[in-house]
Amino acid sequence: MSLPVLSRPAADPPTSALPPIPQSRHGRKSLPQTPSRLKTPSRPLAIPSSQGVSSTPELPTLKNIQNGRTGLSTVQTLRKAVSIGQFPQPPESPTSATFAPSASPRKRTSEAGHSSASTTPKLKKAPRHSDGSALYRMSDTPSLLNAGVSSSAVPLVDNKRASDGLSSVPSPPQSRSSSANGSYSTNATTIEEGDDDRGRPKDAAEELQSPKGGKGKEHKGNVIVSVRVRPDSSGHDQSTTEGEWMVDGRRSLIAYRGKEGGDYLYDNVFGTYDDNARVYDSAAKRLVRRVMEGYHGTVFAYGMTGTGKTFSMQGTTTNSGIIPRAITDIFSYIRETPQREFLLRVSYLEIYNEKINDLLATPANGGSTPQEEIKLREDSRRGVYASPLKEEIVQSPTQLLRVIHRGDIARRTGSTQWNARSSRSHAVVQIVVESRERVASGSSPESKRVGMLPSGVRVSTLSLIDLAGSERAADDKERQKEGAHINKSLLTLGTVISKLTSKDKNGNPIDKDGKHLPYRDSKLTRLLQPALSGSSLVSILCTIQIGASGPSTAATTHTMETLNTLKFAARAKNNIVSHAKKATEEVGSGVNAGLLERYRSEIATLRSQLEVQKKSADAKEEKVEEVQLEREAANRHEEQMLEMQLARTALKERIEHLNRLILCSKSTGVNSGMTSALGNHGRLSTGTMGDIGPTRSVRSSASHSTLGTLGPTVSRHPSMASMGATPTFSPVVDDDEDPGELGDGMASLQAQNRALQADLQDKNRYIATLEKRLLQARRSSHSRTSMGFSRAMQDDADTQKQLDEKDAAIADLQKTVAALRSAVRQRSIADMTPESSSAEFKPKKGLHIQLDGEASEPVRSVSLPEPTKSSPGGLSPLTLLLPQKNGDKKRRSVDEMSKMLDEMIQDKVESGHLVKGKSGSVRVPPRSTSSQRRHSRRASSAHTESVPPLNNMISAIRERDSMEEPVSAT
Ligand SMILES: Nc1ncnc2c1ncn2[C@@H]1O[C@H](COP(=O)(O)OP(=O)(O)OP(=O)(O)O)[C@@H](O)[C@H]1O
Repeated sequence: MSLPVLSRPAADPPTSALPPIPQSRHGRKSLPQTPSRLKTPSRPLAIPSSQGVSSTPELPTLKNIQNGRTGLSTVQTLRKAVSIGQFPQPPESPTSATFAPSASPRKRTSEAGHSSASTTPKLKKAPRHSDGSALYRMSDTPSLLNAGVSSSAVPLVDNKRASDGLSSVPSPPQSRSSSANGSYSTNATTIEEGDDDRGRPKDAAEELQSPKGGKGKEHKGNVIVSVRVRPDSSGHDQSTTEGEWMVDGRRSLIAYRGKEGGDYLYDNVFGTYDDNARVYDSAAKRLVRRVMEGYHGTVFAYGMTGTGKTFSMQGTTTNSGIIPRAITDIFSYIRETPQREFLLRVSYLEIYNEKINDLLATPANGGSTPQEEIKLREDSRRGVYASPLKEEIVQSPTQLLRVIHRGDIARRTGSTQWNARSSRSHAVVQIVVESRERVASGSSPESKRVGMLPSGVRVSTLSLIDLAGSERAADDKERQKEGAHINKSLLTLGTVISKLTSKDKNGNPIDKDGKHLPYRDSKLTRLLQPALSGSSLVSILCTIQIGASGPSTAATTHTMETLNTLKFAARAKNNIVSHAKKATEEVGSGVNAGLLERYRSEIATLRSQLEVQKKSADAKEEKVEEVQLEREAANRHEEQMLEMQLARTALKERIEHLNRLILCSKSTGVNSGMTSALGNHGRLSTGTMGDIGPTRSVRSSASHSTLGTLGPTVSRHPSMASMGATPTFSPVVDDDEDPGELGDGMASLQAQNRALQADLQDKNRYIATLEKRLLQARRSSHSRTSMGFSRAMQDDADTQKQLDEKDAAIADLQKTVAALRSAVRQRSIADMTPESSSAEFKPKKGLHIQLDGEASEPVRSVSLPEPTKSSPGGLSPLTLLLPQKNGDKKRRSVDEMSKMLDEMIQDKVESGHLVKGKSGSVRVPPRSTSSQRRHSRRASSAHTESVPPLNNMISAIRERDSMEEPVSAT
């Protein structure tokens, strides 16, 4: 089947130049039979604004043409009228007709039996605009794609059209008949002869006016067919060239004045001056918007090789094509639609030699990892789709462009005779748009959750297809093979489109034999099936190049190809009926649900899991925290305990040490010895202790609080111990101390010991407290570093103060210990030289024992009573501290001494000479007045009578010792 051969005047030789188009419609009848060249304006002419917005600047204006600038002949007009009749018949649609049937060139042609002459008069009857032009309307129904605006309203002046906005280019020399029969064998758009016999194709305009065509107003606007004319490679401005071609962008008209020529009306015709922006705005922008609203949309570029399909779809860096502009608009729409949420995924495949390749699955490094075979499947909801196909979710225009660019790189291209970078495959970019209404979300978490609650998910698909170009047989074998596949698939596409008009009783498209359409004959048609069968909005951009150069045969072939493309476009416009509907919103997360829903439900599941995990994590954390706190507290407690323990141990050791020292003076041995002595001699009985003479000042290391005020100090000469010399006891009585205090009521050493112990305990506690505070202060100062330096400094100062106090207290204790130790040593020395010691010991007001190395230190003194006559030997208790020759004896003596001292201190306390502190410490009562002192002295002297003087005690001990051990010195 091929397109009918145009009836041409016999006088018009196929190879001759076309006759000029007549100036007026009236002149058609008298068309000169001699070929003439179309006159075109030498440059683009301004189009009056009243002529419509879609005017192309470079195109000549009606006015200019009316003024006779183009000088179209009636022959040209006739050609146009005849050629319109060559178009495929559209489905009859009463609703789409706005054009008077009588004015239809097709009808004229039909009525005239394809007689060009007979059609001419009828053209006169065409309704006209105020300017006298006839109006062909592609569709006056509201178009989804064109937002209610008629897809194309082209004023058509039968006798003026050729001169209105005429763009004419010369026909290739020796242009021959463009009969389909004469078409190139692999011409994809060639249709079989006979089509026209059964239902001669109508031209696009006529189809739209047909009472039966178009299948209803609401559908015709869903298919947009545009033709783009690419400038010739020389950059020659074809619009200014005279020739057989006329391109009228404003009227969306292309007219060919050559053989089988005619006028071709489309929704858009883009001239050589139209850039990609204009192409996109007119051909795809609205479709893209509709896709975002929930319709399926398909845009594809069809045309001969090298005519600018890829240029239109992809564009260049400076002149972005349909794909990048669509991407920009998709994201603009998302931005402008805050009430919905979207999910975009993109896939990119090519059909190369009838095999589907996933362009996104191709490794970036160009490696040839074998791909799983991709098959086309069909689903009632998804339609026909390729599987398995990699889909990438994209979130930004840049990301989407990058993905597509990756696919572009992977796409097969090759150099051919016609295109240095020819696409060797059909490339299909599919952008799946999932969207869902968002419930207005408030600020509360609850309302936010509600905001995420799903309404239905709508899934729509935008397919952007750059077909491979139809081409003649290439020299290269591989190119030949590719070309054969390309042409075959394009032929199938043309065939399917040409057969779309026939339907069975159920409304399913069938071919002339009642068979279903051969979608399965090629992968391309199978993939395009949903779009072609009407479930999608369709925009077809056909690219042509009308200025062919080269040898005449090539030019002729080129013209034929161009005509075939124009016919394909016309058939597509006429035959494709889209009844695209907005995709329904699917609720639920079943197989049919889009990724958005699946992701949403997954998110919800994960979120609930997260919440559960968070709760358990919180609980765990709390537990851990609790445990940690407990552990910390335990640790702290342990630390404190340990510190306290250590401090206690240290202090206990000190106490013990002190006790030991003190016990030396009241050791069992000493005491027992003394007891025996006292028992033997009866001189150291309690009654006789009062004989201990006047108060001695004993330098002691007792604490300040307990003994600090004790008057007389006992000191030992520093060099004494080292020299081994007999210690010189030089009783020193403090000037401000009453010498008779101890003599009056001396506390027993035991009491003093107890007081000392109590005092030590006090200090122990005090030190523990201080250490504790210090620890706390350190901890808090560490944790409060951020709370202010000054406060920390203050705390530190307090702590420091406390530490200083503690240190002082410790120092006191140390001194006490040292003093006692010295006393012990002193006793040892005294024991070594008892005679001298006793001889030198001259009790005065007080006894001062100079301790080795401690002479210069401030000392505390203990007032001891003066030895009295009643005390045998006049020994002071210190004498008792002197070491014995025999160890046991010494110990005994010390014990006894200690015991005696305790008793003495106790007595002192009882008599009021020493005061017991709350904590058990002993100290000298506050200084009394002289009268009080006198009174006190009297009282104490009275008391001393009942207390055995220390001297007596010591003498008794010594006597005992001498009795027990005669060798020892008395
Ligand atoms: N409208 C135009 N304006 C300027 N240059 C164009 C235009 N159309 C196409 N070209 C140029 O023509 C050449 C071929 O175009 P393109 O590759 O797009 O053709 P094609 O139809 O995709 O060919 P094929 O089918 O072989 O892939 C490119 O160099 C391109 O830049």
